Amino acid sequence: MGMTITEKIMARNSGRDHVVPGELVWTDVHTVMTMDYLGKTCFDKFRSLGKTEVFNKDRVICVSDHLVPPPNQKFATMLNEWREVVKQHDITNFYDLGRQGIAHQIMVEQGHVLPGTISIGTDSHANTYGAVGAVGNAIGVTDAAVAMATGKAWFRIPKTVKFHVTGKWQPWVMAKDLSLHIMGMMNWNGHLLYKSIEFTGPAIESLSMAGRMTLCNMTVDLGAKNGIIAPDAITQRYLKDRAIGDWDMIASDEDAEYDQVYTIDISDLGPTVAMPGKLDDTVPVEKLIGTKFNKAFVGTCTNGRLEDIATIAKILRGKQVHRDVNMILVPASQTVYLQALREGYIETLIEAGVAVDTPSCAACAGIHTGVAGDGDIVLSAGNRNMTGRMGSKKAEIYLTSPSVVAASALTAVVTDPRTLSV
Ligand SMILES: CC(C)[C@H](C(=O)O)[C@@H](O)C(=O)O
Ligand code: SF4
Repeated sequence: MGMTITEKIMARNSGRDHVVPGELVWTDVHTVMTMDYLGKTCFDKFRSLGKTEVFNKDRVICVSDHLVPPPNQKFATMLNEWREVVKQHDITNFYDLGRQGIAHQIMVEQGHVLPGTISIGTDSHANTYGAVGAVGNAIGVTDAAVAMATGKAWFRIPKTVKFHVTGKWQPWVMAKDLSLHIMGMMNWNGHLLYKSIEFTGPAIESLSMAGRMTLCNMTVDLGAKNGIIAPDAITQRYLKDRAIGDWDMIASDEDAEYDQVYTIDISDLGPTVAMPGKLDDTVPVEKLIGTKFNKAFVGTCTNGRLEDIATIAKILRGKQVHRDVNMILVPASQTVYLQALREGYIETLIEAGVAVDTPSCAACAGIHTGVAGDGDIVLSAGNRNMTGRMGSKKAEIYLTSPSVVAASALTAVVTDPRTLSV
């Protein structure tokens, strides 16, 4: 019996010829990521193992993202402690304020994730790394500390569920819409818990790396262990000048065994929105046309990439954000920010009345800049919409794609980008 791509990666990194779902393996990890919010605790755990030196100073990646620049004294002090501990361990790749970005963006864009390998991080959206054909997984600080000491982590081999996606993307429809569509389709039935999700098919192959990252990123919100897309020519082109290390092209065997296969034709998929409070309560944008909101947010590890910024700039070019809307863009990293600046997107957006904030997680988890207050109705291109997620429990969050956020920002009511004359 053949293996799926995730099984193959877990087998080859644990010195095995073959693995089957349910088995426990002790695998090599290529990189371990930790970030400002949990990193100090992670290093404390590491020290409590009696260790002083990490397994490889180049492959423990430290990123400041949730707390930078510090909005209050508490975060400033946390950052000072974090910087101190990173310095003590002489970590080569420390992306601190000035070189910062959201950890998952940094991991992929700076080449710390390679096809066929395993990278783990102390943040739930480490699933993002599957976009380049790696197994990306979120782990707790204790497992991260062990991995920092040994270069290894344990896994129970997950069963794989395949989403085979065909058809042609409609204008303005983005990978985010497919993510939200799958959320609604699976309706939190628990079936994807601890599964590996593999995306295949022509509609996936036509996605840029940004779209692939969005799709794999949100598999954690489906309850999956990881999300993955086999590397192809697009992956190779993306990694060519950034990958740190060699990699192999790897794919599922023809006779791999899947727990379930779902086929989706995206030709009919339109812009999609998740209703406040529940990720799987998703509706086509048509159902919400005219719904009022007052805050618009584009950013996060899900939708803060250059392609996302290009999309909203295209929609807002030469126009004005409605006076009843506050719109914030937070690029996912300094690199993305600089590229967007050079492309002229930032200028376009500022002229349109968008506030551009320095890269960070921003208001996504309700702890940094741009949080929601009582009565706010937020149209967000982020990834989570539970009550209180962006701040006040009396705020509501609709989740959607950057193109819906931008189109709607022009009118202050939910708007279908396909109806724009751009
Ligand atoms: C702070 C961190 C542990 C958390 C996570 O892992 O998800 C955050 O990134 C989030 O999105 O809520
Ligand atoms: S952008 Fe949001 S979801 Fe992503 S890591 Fe930061 S807080 Fe978590």
